[in-house]
Amino acid sequence: MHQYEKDGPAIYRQSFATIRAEADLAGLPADVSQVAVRMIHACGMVDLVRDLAFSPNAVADARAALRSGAPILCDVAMVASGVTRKRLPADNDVVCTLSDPSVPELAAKMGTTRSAAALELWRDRMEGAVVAVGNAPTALFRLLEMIEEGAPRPAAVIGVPVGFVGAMESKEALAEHPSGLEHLIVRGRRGGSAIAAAALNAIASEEE
Ligand SMILES: C/C1=C2N=C(/C=C3N=C(/C(C)=C4\N[C@@](C)([C@@H]5N=C1[C@](C)(CCC(=O)O)[C@H]5CC(=O)O)[C@@](C)(CC(=O)O)[C@@H]4CCC(=O)O)[C@@](C)(CC(=O)O)[C@@H]\3CCC(=O)O)C(C)(C)[C@@H]/2CCC(=O)O
Repeated sequence: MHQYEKDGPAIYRQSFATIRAEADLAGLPADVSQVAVRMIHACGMVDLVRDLAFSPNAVADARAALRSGAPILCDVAMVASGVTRKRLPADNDVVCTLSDPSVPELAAKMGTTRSAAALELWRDRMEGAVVAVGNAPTALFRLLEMIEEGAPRPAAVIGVPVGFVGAMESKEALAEHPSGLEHLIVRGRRGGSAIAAAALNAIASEEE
């Protein structure tokens, strides 16, 4: 017989205690620290803290937006699926437009990826929304281009696309964007849909 923990809440308690013991959270504001713990929980890398970067009101503004009923706009279905609906404070809509039938043709017309083209279908929901990009660097770049073109401004952007082509650059572009969008990023190659969903889940509810 294998000996292993089978009590879900006990597994969570032990995980969060391990993260708090091993991750260097000391330099983070309390609200960001609570979100960082969940992001680390999603990927198992306590040194993720080193690469976290955020604007001062990112977590507070995202939380306030969710409480006032703002939608959550996700780049891919994996991010949208990871959002725990029962944590959402206002039964918020979780939107991913990537599988809309119009997107492949739109992408071909625009000469870009489907992930980026799918943002065209966000336009009427962008004002005050919480954006979560966990996979596609091109979606994050396109979001910044849309803001530059005058699209409505989201309340905050969780920008954690993962990978080797454009991931690091798109996150740096968000952090340095002249529009001053509230943001939370993981610098470099690391990121991913699970980390994006975990950050959202932490923002949605202050409980661990
Ligand atoms: C270049 C792309 C990358 N995808 C990565 C990692 C993962 N993607 C998965 C899956 C299932 C999906 N990825 C797509 C978004 C697809 N991935 C791309 C694109 C070609 C371009 C995006 C970009 O560069 O910005 C993109 C297709 C597009 O035209 O936009 C996906 C739509 C492909 C598809 O199934 O049709 C799909 C999204 C599914 C969803 O809606 O949830 C993986 C699970 C890969 C796998 O199947 O093994 C994985 C998930 C990672 C995660 O945590 O989200 C990278 C590494 C991000 C890579 C971009 C950067 C690079 O360096 O290559």
